[in-house]
Amino acid sequence: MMRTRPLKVALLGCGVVGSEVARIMTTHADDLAARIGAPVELAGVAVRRPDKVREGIPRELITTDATALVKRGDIDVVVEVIGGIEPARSLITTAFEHGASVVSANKALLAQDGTDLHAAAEANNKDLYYEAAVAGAIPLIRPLRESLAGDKVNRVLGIVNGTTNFILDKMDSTGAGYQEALDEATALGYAEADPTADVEGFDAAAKAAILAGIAFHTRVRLDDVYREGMTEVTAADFASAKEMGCTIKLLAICERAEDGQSVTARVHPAMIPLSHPLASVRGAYNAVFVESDASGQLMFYGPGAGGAPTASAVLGDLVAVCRNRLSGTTGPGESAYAALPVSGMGDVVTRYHISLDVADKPGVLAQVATVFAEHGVSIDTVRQQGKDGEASLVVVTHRASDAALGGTVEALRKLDTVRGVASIMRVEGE
Ligand SMILES: NC(=O)c1ccc[n+]([C@@H]2O[C@H](COP(=O)([O-])OP(=O)(O)OC[C@H]3O[C@@H](n4cnc5c(N)ncnc54)[C@H](O)[C@@H]3O)[C@@H](O)[C@H]2O)c1
Ligand SMILES: N[C@@H](CCO)C(=O)O
Ligand code: NA
Repeated sequence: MMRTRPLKVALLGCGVVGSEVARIMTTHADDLAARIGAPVELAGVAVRRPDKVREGIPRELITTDATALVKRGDIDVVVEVIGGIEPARSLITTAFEHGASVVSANKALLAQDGTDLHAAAEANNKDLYYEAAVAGAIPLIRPLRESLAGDKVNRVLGIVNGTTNFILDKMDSTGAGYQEALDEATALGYAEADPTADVEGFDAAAKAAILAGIAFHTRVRLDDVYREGMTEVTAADFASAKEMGCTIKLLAICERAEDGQSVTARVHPAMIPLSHPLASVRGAYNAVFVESDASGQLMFYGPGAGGAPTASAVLGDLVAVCRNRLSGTTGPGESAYAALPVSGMGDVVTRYHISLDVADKPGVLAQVATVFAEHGVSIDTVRQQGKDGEASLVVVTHRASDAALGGTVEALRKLDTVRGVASIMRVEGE
């Protein structure tokens, strides 16, 4: 039966995502009411620039005082789409204290303070939902938290940043320059307010921390995630990748160690074979593989960024939280009972593509091969191209630990015949 008293929603932030949330709440009002069992009403919209014309949002709902809005006491759900740490964190905590549940898209905040925010939600018997925080529209948080709650997840691997996938795709397929591609991603609403978060891998690392935490029932914070961005990826790297039948993607990889006693989480560019499904993820699309004991391999694919796709995930959470409110319950909170240690990058085992500039003279290849052997790193293939007494040597290794590879590269740099290490890239997905 439909309740006539509406559930009241406060929207914090009306930018790329917030404006789409407001639009869908208005245009789909009847369907939302029918699905929830009560109407949902936009009761206030906190913005920074009150004079901006915002189509479809009555002027009287606009305020610049977000704190007063979340303290009103009659708000059922606060939707936080401001981004950043403060004031978002204080506003969310205040919302719980004043009786509201919260839906957020803020991965930076959740990766840093998720545990405290979950504790605040629980202390006040409220919900904290954030499907939009990871991989935009793609349902990923809820499948991991609910659908796979009976399975044991061993690995989560994928592309979780739309902006960088858009840039890498453009660089690879059209030869576009880095800045030109970034400007386009920003104009399309994919990039963070400060796109450094995207291109330096912080955004993907925050998502990796959230995914690893949920997948492994362990607290994983942003600082636990190894991170390399994609700003150093060059046209030459794409050419090398092509020669190997690969392309380059910025990947997030969360893994349980083989003995099951620890986990790792990392973000870095990597070569992947063109035959791998992740190679054909184009534009701002995201795709994530989840490998579990009983389910085997699952793939989640879809738009990972942009106003409307992200708003879809926010609205899904809004409906779930409103239903919980009507039935006087809350959804699942943080699950960190496994408390596994999070290991550093040195323990990660993978393959490597190393490009060296060396002197083109007798014995150099043997010298280089000896260094690899001394560090226990087994070579899969070597390719050499010589020119005017100099040569470029490309070595692809079998699986080795990051620590062993690091030692190898350090020793290679000390060889007189090695002029420089042009690039080191991990090879994944084989
Ligand atoms: N854009 C995307 O594709 C996308 C996808 C997933 C998640 N997100 C997340 O959603 C959130 C919002 O992203 P966005 O792309 O809409 O950013 P945005 O910069 O377009 O919008 C944020 C809005 O919040 C406003 N704001 C800032 N401080 C405020 C304050 N104190 N009170 C009221 N308003 C304030 C800003 O003026 C801005 O209009 C971020 O956490 C982001 O990481 C974005
Ligand atoms: N800036 C983010 C938004 C989606 O989380 C991205 O490009 O993926
Ligand atoms: Na999502």
